[in-house]
Amino acid sequence: MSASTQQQGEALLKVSGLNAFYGRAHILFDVALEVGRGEVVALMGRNGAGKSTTMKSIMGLLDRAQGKVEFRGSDISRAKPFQISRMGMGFVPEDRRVFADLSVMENLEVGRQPAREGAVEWTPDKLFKLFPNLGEMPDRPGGQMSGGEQQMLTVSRTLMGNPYLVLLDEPSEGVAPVIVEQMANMIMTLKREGMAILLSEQNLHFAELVSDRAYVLENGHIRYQGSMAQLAADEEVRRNYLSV
Ligand SMILES: Nc1ncnc2c1ncn2[C@@H]1O[C@H](COP(=O)(O)OP(=O)(O)OP(=O)(O)O)[C@@H](O)[C@H]1O
Repeated sequence: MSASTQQQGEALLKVSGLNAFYGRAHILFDVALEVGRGEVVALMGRNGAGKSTTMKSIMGLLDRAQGKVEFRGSDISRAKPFQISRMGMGFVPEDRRVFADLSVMENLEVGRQPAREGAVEWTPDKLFKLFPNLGEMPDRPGGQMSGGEQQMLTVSRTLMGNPYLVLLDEPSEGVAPVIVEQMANMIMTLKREGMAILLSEQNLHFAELVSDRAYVLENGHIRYQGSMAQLAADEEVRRNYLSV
């Protein structure tokens, strides 16, 4: 357990011995990771390293996964995705699917869940302060928005569920630099509000800006874990397992 997690008591999310498979292909090998309350943790690694598979396994979306996933002290290894979502874990997948025929407001309503004790409570107004672009187009159908705007809407819809923890799969990928900047600001704001985030990321600079700690995956194995500052200074790990 890291020092920062110890300070904050029991981990919010604790994954151990996670193995995952697509058909007969063994993709994750004994992955173990933790996210403490209020922590932003980066899950890093090159394309195909297993970042998305780790997130999908945590969310109960993989047909074949073994290992233990604990969330807020409960074993959720066998829970269904909708149950995990209702326990207060939000997931923003890489493909950022918005409901194309629904307006921004309607998309947000789809994500609404009751307020949770100890979790930040989100409203459309509060989200529009975080993402002013969305506030300018409440009636715009999701299908008529740019990729970056859709990304913001997907994150916002997930926050409408008032989660304790959000899994964010590559929020900076394939969006314009101005959106990347807004994503970084958004993550820092969420952190200030006390939310915990597990962030999948290939971009070291982005991860460095927003994360406390990092895990680096290669071919489904955790090859590094430590503080973000240590990772940024570790040229060997960066050269071997990241593209920088
Ligand atoms: N639905 C699938 N069926 C079979 N193999 C898959 C499937 N999805 C992913 N894989 C394989 O699993 C491995 C891990 O993929 P994963 O998407 O988790 O990586 P990643 O680190 O998230 O990469 P990326 O940044 O490209 O999304 C890769 O070898 C990939 O080809």
